Amino acid sequence: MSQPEVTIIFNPRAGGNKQRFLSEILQHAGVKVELLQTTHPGHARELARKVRAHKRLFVAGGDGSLNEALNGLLDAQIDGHEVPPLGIVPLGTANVLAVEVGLNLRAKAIADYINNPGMVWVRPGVVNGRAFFLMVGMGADADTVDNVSLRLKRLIGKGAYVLEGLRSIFFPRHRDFEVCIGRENYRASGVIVTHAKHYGGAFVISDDASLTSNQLDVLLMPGNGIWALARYGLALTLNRLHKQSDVSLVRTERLTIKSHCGPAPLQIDGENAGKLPCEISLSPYPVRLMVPQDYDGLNKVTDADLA
Ligand SMILES: Nc1ncnc2c1ncn2[C@@H]1O[C@H](COP(=O)(O)OP(=O)(O)OP(=O)(O)O)[C@@H](O)[C@H]1O
Repeated sequence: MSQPEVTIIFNPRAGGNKQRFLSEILQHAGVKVELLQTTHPGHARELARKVRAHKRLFVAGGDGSLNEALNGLLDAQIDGHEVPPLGIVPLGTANVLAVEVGLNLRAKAIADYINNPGMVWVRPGVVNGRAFFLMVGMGADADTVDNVSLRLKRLIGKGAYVLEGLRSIFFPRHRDFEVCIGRENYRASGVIVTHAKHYGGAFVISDDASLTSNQLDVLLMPGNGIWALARYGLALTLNRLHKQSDVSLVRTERLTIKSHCGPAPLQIDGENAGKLPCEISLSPYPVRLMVPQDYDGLNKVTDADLA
């Protein structure tokens, strides 16, 4: 009997358990699938590491599970293995990567994508040894992720981030970061280092960032205090954060950041990821990301790549 060519790593805790939605998608797709269910945090990384290159690997979960699987694929490459392309079955709370690549979130559309994906090469970002697809943040957004209540997230989904975000604005912590890019040094109270055009799924934070670019866009926000943070928050919702006169945008492949205000948290793709200082760069190990056929990115995977 032939082995399934599609492997799905399923996080039953993502988005408050969407097993029924996953079944609906698989019914539409009509494809034979090897389903691997995670049993604990970090499991998606262990599972992804073992999936071999001839398969197509999808992660049925949110951005946290995708991040774990991405790190599993990089572990495998470091061990000298070829890795499968990675795709998204968006079952999470925010599904920021799915929105970034323009994946339609209806079951039938996801099934079509599973059966017939496009592919692009992505060099993931790496921060302190951990890979990421989308972005790293520090300042009010990392404080928000650090403090958001898991229980509230299960209860009201994305709204939990909005509430905690408002708390970070109206009860701001003093933040002072030193960002070193090449020979330049910058000071900022908030920094977003992004490979993605969108923030939180909906909002544009860079016109030129792209998952397939060989550079990261660095947004530097110098203002501290309620009024500056409220202005940045409002500008974000109007897709104008990167256009604020005091916000700088620098493109680079490598940077370091340290804190001058004590231990400050980092967020990676919306998950808490330890504290500063950090070194951020692009990974030398590219991965193939499965995207909708009409995804408008550079670096499409060609037949020559697969030969
Ligand atoms: N079986 C499990 N039990 C408990 N936690 C798990 C299990 N499997 C994975 N996890 C953890 O669940 C966390 C949240 O998963 P994920 O990010 O995929 O969903 P989400 O938070 O709902 O979505 P999003 O990140 O898109 O908002 C991850 O950090 C992962 O480590």
